[in-house]
Amino acid sequence: MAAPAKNPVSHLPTSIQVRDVDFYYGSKQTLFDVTMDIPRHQATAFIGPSGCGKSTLLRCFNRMNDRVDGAGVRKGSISVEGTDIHSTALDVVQLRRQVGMVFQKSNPFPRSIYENIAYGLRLHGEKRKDYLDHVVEESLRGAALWDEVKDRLEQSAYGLSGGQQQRLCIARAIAVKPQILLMDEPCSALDPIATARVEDLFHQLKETYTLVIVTHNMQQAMRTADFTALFYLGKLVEYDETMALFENPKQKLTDDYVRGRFG
Ligand SMILES: Nc1ncnc2c1ncn2[C@@H]1O[C@H](COP(=O)(O)OP(=O)(O)OP(=O)(O)O)[C@@H](O)[C@H]1O
Repeated sequence: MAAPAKNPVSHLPTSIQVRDVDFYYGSKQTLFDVTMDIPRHQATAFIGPSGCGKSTLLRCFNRMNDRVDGAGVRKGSISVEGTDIHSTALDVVQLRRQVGMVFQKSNPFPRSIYENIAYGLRLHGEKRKDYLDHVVEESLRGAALWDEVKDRLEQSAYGLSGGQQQRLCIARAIAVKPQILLMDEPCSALDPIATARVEDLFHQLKETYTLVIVTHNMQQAMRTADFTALFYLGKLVEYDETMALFENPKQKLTDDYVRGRFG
């Protein structure tokens, strides 16, 4: 495999800096020497075949992988907004506030729509009702859900459609005011209409947040991402502006992948 393309985001401010990262689950190496910068207030997609390490890298960014026994970065470094996330001085709770995450099927809690958002803030010690009301509204507006739910905030979140539940989970993630939002297959459980709503939302969200989106859906990457990174067998194969990667790939592997000649 030829060397990955030159850093395509070197002209932009960086939210996440990944340098020479090797990652292991126990004795199994999953990421190999990954180096990349994730640009601030842009949407970056991670694509690649199942098992290539996209979610693993995503979960490195807020140290979610720490929860897996024996898993970890064994070489290299990752910085988030200029701070090395493995520094002993780092507060992991603070990191996870700074780097929010929405999963493929992020289930709401079995509580009201209001409580789904207020709960996390209360856990962080917030008690002021006026402030909670304000953040609930602001977050639901940010997730383009306010108009649909403002008259039923006290009803169960389980009464919402799948697409609304996914936007509620995005609202919950943004309520704690992160700088970065990680999305792991956020639309794979949604129908085309709900997917379109969430994709529209990405375009608004990136004005405020840095977005990183793991997706199997290449059309989705093309519709939503400014930059796209292709991974294969734990290696970064190619990283470029999305249209350049899809229309003018520099690696044969990328060309094969994006034209469906893989396997
Ligand atoms: N908790 C874990 N323990 C051990 N191995 C794991 C764990 N999670 C993932 N892996 C392995 O690490 C490799 C990369 O998995 P990862 O989920 O990062 O890939 P992916 O590209 O996101 O795949 P998919 O698109 O199927 O979600 C796979 O071989 C997977 O089996």
